[in-house]
Amino acid sequence: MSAIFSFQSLARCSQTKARAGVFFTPHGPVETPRFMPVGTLANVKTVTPAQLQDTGAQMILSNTYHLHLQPGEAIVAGGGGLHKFMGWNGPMLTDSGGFQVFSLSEMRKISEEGVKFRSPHDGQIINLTPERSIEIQNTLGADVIMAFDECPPYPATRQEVEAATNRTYRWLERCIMAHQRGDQALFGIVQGGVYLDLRSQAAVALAKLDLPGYAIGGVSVGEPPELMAQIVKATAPLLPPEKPRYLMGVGTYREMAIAIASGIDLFDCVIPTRWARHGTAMVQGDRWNLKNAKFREDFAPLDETCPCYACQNFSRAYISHLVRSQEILAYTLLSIHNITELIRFTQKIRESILSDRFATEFGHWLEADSEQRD
Ligand SMILES: Nc1nc2cc3nc(NCCc4ccc(C(=O)O)cc4)[nH]c3cc2c(=O)[nH]1
Ligand SMILES: [Zn+2]
Repeated sequence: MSAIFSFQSLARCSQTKARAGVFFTPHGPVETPRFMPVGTLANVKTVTPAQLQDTGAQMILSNTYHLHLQPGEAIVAGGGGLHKFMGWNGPMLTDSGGFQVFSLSEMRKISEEGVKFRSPHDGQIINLTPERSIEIQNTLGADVIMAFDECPPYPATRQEVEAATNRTYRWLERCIMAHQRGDQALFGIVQGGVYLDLRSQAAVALAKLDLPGYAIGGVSVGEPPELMAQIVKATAPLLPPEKPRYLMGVGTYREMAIAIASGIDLFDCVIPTRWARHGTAMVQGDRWNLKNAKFREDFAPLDETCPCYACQNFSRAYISHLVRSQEILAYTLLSIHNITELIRFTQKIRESILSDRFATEFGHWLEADSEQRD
């Protein structure tokens, strides 16, 4: 790993594979394990960068697919690059676009070259290849950039998954060749679907490439939670222990606790902000729909232990009123709270690992039938 990126493991849990560390980047450190809020179109929806800072967010994500379509990487670069353009001076990561093409655009055709798809904006045909994805990410300027991969759908046959996993490896080699910027870390992504032998072959092959960080992809795509847990449990320990491990698209309490117990360090998910925009608060392991009549005259804060701006200044009754009235402030307050909640959750887990109390304090999340299902 280049000197400007490094991962320091500070403590290991004595009963699980959980670890607490720090991932150093050119825009500052990330204390792991950590949840990363998603800012797809160069903003975390309804939240200002200053408010985002207050949530305790350290590293955030944006998306190559979306930013290439709108406003285009040239404009982001013209604005000084992603950090300056959006006013976020902390660590940033961009996803590579492959997954988003498949989940968001109608007509798309995959070949060894890359993925051809029709822009949902103006219908023009776009050809996204490993080289093009890296070029766009180099232009956007995030600290961590993701390899261009093929994420097979769930379910998929072993043959389909094997083909996608092998192509993902060949595309990764092309990404490594195309990557220009020494101040950006290129993370590889392990595919393999639900086939544990394909997962371990991919993990071992990627580990040999000595990349600055590794992600587990191809999960959180509709598979049952126990299957995701099984895949992560089998794959994470095969990734180099001295490098950061990132589980893509995962971010509910139970999923993160289970993944951290397998040695995962970083997470991202749209859930806290997506649920906020639907009027749902995440409170101490539970989820509350603020439209529910029971909050109409409940003048307590969402969570009196929460330091966030919403909990320090407003009541459940007030936020419930805003949600019911579809006031935009509702979505900002709930996003601020939900992001703070998940970051605090990973912070509390980190502290428990540092004092070797993780298995005791969070063991209930690791049991198969933990009642508070997300
Ligand atoms: N490059 C790459 N990126 C990925 C992003 C992902 N994001 C997910 N899951 C997202 C889960 C997700 C999506 C939407 C909502 C909602 O709308 O509520 C909730 C959860 N799985 C993912 C897998 C990959 C992958 O293999 N490769
Ligand atoms: Zn709060």
